[in-house]
Amino acid sequence: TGPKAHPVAHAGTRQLPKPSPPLSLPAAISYPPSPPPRRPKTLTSKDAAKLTMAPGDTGVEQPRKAHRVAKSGAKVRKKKGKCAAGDDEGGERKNPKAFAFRSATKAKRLQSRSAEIEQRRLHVPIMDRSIGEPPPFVVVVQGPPQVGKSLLIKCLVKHYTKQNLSDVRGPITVVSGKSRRVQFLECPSDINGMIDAAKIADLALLLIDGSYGFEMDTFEFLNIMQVHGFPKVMGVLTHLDQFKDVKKLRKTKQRLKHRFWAEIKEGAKLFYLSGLIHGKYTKREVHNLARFISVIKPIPLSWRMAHPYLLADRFEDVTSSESVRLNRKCDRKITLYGYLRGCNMKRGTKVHITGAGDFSLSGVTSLADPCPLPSAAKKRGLRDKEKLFYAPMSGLGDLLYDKDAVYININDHLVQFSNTDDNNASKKQ
Ligand SMILES: Nc1nc2c(ncn2[C@@H]2O[C@H](COP(=O)(O)OP(=O)(O)OP(=O)(O)O)[C@@H](O)[C@H]2O)c(=O)[nH]1
Repeated sequence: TGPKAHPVAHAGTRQLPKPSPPLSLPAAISYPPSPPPRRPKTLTSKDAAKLTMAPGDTGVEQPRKAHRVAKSGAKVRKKKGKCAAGDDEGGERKNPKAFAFRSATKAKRLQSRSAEIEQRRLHVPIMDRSIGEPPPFVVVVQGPPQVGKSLLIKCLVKHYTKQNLSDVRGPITVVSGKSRRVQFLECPSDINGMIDAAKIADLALLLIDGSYGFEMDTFEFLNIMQVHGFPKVMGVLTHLDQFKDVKKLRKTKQRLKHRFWAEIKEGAKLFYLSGLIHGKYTKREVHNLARFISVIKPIPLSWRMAHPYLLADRFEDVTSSESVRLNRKCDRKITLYGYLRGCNMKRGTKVHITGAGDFSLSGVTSLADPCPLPSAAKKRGLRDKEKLFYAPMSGLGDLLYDKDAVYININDHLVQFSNTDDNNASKKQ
């Protein structure tokens, strides 16, 4: 108790009378060992007060010391630490062990992520020159032949629009959210097609046959994208149902994931499509992929921001039939329809049509949006009626906008046809 006792207590302590010395006894008589002499009891402040106040006390009254606030020591340090934690984090995180990293990989990933966020914050903000609604987000689906590109697009379109797509041709625009439209494009398997697709992709879905592994097509496409400005990339593993051994499947998934990370970056997103149900990918897996596509933020690529470009939804040959009749190889006049991206385009500018060459633009006209975003009214989610889509080359979509006309596609079962005379006559017979 001595060293820890309060200083006040010491002020009034009185030494108890010393114990009398033990008697010396003959060596033959053995007694149990006497207990060690008791240390004088330290008195408390209360006792001290009583003692000093006792009448007839002859001892000299000692002046009491003032209370000294401790400025160092373990208790003070502990108190200081508590105060600091309470001020900084609102009293939370008192247990540092509970918030420490347990996995080195996780810690590394977290660190690289925070460094990435910091870098993005430090970038000079890019001026958004677009007016009105932004054009659809281009998702290029790339992969070797027969990997499941068309099937994946069909499943995603079905997820977003509840429409069955019979054939995947040209870009397919769907409204995926209140302020987001997505344009799916199947990347051709030839090198020229890949170069064209890499130029416009905002997101590339790289399909990989899990039962076979990576093919040259994927590496070629990655290299092309490196040159044209790297967009967002996600991997999708298909044909995983061909593994009968679960252990082998798990190992293959791990191996392909690490290979994919080595090519793109650590932690790059890789989806697994585990198999087909009634000839389609499972709803849950398609739903997960669609969620990611809907929320992903495009990377603004400086070259694209400064140059106008257009992905043609459809085209029309407007050359007069007479000139074609006279010369089948005459110069043709083509009208291209699509969303303009990048920056503004002027009449008379030279344009490059991939795979065809350079041409001069005879005119640019602004048309009504064939696949507008749903009304800006405050609603949660999209109603079924508003799930719009536009894919003129695949024969999907209700409206077709021409330069001078709008075509409305109405399903036959929604139309009441008037009876013609022939029909009436046949009914009477
Ligand atoms: N078992 C199995 N079959 C699949 C899977 N994915 C796609 N397929 C089948 O593979 C075949 C090819 O699918 P497509 O979607 O036409 O492939 P694609 O990549 O568009 O083919 P191309 O356009 O010719 O390059 C179809 O018969 C699909 O049913 C899968 O995960 N498992």
